[in-house]
Amino acid sequence: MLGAGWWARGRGFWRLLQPLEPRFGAGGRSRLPLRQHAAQGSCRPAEIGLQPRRDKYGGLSVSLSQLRSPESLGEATFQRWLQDSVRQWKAEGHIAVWLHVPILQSRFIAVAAEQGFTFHHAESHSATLTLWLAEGCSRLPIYATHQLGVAGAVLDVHTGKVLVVQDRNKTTNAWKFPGGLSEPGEDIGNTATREVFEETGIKSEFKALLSIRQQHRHPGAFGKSDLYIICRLEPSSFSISFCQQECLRCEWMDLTELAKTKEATPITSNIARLLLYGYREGFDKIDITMREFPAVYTGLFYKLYHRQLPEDWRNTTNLQ
Ligand SMILES: NC(=O)C1=CN([C@@H]2O[C@H](COP(=O)(O)OP(=O)(O)OC[C@H]3O[C@@H](n4cnc5c(N)ncnc54)[C@H](O)[C@@H]3O)[C@@H](O)[C@H]2O)C=CC1
Ligand SMILES: [Mg+2]
Repeated sequence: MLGAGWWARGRGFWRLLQPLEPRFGAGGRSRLPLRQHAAQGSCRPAEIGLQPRRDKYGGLSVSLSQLRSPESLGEATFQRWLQDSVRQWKAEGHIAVWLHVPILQSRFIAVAAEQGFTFHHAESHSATLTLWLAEGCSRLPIYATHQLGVAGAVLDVHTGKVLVVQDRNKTTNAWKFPGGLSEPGEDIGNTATREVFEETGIKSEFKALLSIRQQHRHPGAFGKSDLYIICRLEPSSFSISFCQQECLRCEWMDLTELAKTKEATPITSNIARLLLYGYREGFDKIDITMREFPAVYTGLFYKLYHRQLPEDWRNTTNLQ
């Protein structure tokens, strides 16, 4: 159960998400932002209908999606507003500005860039720019650094055969486990079973993680880092109907043969040997299992992956 301290912190956090009032409200006389008496020596920004929000780190967030009729706001007016506002925010001690720009208002990006803003990230319909206002180098966190790929090693324990594919759009044809890129908000095990089904038509159940590969400067990840996770899956259907667009071949291959063949990608050979060891000696020797727990964020859950603890782990660690 969460204590009172958490509640107080939670309320504080909620407060920070509200539009700025006292700080931007001329000592309480006005509820409108950007009407605060300007710091000495700086002129007051004109009102253009944007409500900056303060975050818990002392930064400000401004979203141009708040503009009621963006088409009637000229670049020159926006330029003056931004310049005056930045001067005021700096004088007030704010550490940074986050500027969210819908794609259709992209003409304001160049205006912001002229004042020192740089891209932080972009999604399909908006870009986020930042400007560091405090002393020294920016301490703002950078955006995503990795892409996540997940493959499924689907092993039929009754026959000792494992499901393998050859990708269609590759220069060399090598056997690999079916898999692909994780979708936003998707659990690792779900990516594995979804990709296996999409590429091969085989239904399967997630059992455990087997390995994680981290590869920097990955050409397939636009030069970013790539995390490639291979899961152990158990099949619940056996008749292959593979995706002709993505795969050239697909078959159930003897696991021992996959571990030996030179016609597999190096990581596939490595994992085939690991899987063969687990098949013979017990999967508990190789599995990284998953447990689900409630997160500190209300209503959310997270998945924790770790080696399985023995039944008597509480006794051996004196944690009753
Ligand atoms: N050594 C191995 O066994 C291999 C491991 N991987 C890993 O698998 C993960 C990605 O799996 P994939 O099967 O590649 O993903 P995926 O199954 O999600 O397929 C990606 C699709 O996007 C298409 N595609 C990629 N770049 C494209 C472009 N520039 N223009 C048009 N279409 C494009 C591909 O043809 C493919 O159909 C990564 O983590 C990667 O590191 C990928 C290939 C081999
Ligand atoms: Mg794939």
